[in-house]
Amino acid sequence: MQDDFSGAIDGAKDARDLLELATAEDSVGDLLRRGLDWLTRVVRFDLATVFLLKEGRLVAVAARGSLANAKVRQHSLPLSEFPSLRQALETRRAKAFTEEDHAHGDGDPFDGVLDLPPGHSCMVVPLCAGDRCYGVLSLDRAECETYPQPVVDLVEVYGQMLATAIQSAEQRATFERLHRQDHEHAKLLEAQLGGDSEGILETSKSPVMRDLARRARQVAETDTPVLITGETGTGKERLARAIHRWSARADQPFVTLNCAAIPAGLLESELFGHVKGAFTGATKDRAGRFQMAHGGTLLLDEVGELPFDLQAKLLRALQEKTFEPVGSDKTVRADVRILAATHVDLQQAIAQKRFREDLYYRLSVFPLRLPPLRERREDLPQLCAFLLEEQANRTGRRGMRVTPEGLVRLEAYEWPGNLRELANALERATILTRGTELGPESFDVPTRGAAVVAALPEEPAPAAGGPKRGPVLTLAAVQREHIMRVLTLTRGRVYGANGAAALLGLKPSTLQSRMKKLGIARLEQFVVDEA
Ligand SMILES: Nc1ncnc2c1ncn2[C@@H]1O[C@H](COP(=O)(O)OP(=O)(O)OP(=O)(O)O)[C@@H](O)[C@H]1O
Repeated sequence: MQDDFSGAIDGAKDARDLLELATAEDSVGDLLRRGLDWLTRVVRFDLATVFLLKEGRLVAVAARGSLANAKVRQHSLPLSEFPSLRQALETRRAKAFTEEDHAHGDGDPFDGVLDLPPGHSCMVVPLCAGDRCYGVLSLDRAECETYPQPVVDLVEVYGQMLATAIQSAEQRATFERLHRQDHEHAKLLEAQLGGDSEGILETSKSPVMRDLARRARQVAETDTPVLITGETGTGKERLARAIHRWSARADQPFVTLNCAAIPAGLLESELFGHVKGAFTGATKDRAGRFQMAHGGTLLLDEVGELPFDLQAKLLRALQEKTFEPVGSDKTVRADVRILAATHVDLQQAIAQKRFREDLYYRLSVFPLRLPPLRERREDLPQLCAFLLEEQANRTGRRGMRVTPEGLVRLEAYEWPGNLRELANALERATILTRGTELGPESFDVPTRGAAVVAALPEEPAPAAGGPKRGPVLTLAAVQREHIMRVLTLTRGRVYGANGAAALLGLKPSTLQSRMKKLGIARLEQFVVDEA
């Protein structure tokens, strides 16, 4: 089609070009420039101007054509004074102005800027997408004619596509800004919390840990999901951070979501984000952790706590790398490497129908089990030095060390809270100690077997001559103290269900021979007066 108003239109090609324009990942500026190039081909004009709405004014942001001069490019006008432009935005319809309109309308928007003849060809196209209007596109020709309706309809479609493209470019810019902010924030927190080093992994004295670190390094290079299991406080999160740092995604965000810490009803939105109005209180669009982790790694901590319903959506996000934010039907794509951590037995959760088997297989392609501290006691000296150093960076209390006697005491404990409990014990000891040496008296941890003792109602005061608090220099001494403590609890009873042997998990004859060896002979010393 070619007439006095339209250019050489090649329907299919123009439509394809328009579609490409609308989906191209350009900045808004590039998009406007390329859009106006396209327009030159399909409609005749002497001036095409894109105005964007800013605080009630239409501000020219791009202009094209023989009349586009510096004045036009700096032009702006108050929307309130141009009812015909307001109407175009309100009705969201493009409008060609007739001579009649010019005679009775609200005046020429370019008055004082251009000298266009009265009754010249003029068209206004609203730039609206979703629930927002971004501005208008105006086309002007010095000729005194009216743009025919088919041309107006074509340019109206262009206006809609341009607005959609402006919208997505704007959303991309917002998303990237949030993404950068979140990245910076995460880095800052990570540095503050000291999690930016892998700690004792590859340098561990425990062969199990060294093997685990080697496998973690290998899998880090891939995008394979990793399931990190281990008791509470064994270092699952720190290992996950190390995997991220060792991966090609190291410069991208590392985002965590603790599935146990967020109320079940909010988890979907936390993971996948939501759009404005998705639920009461959703006053604006909000990106979820998946979007925030785009390009990087997402750690799903305590993944066993994820509600069953949500597990299907997570599975799809893992398989297809796409999902819909809550309240939206638009599919979002995010390139995220997933790490999951749990201290619960997921196989058991599957048997109890609390965890989806298909999700489990997807997450556990590469399982890594962190051993509890009691299975890597050989690391205690190095761990203490490392944790004290990290603590010093936070508190400024430098030069603290655990004495060999202090270490004996720490080695004798079971550490049910693992590395976190050790870190806390060291911090407490540092606060309570005046100098820089942390000896056995600095630690208030019970010795081995305390878990059994703790299960008993209340520990009576030790009998005269019974075990005393103080330095424990050897393993034998630690054993002696602990056996005496249990004997105090059982009032000297060795045999029977509540006897010391049963509590210690030993045969009575074994306990008796050990008592003899350790010089614990007189049982009556443990009998406490009940009165
Ligand atoms: N490899 C390591 N070397 C030194 N310290 C470590 C190491 N791993 C963990 N820690 C320390 O142990 C504590 C617990 O670590 P982390 O939070 O990673 O454990 P977790 O297993 O994720 O805990 P939870 O099960 O409670 O989520 C932190 O103080 C951390 O700094």
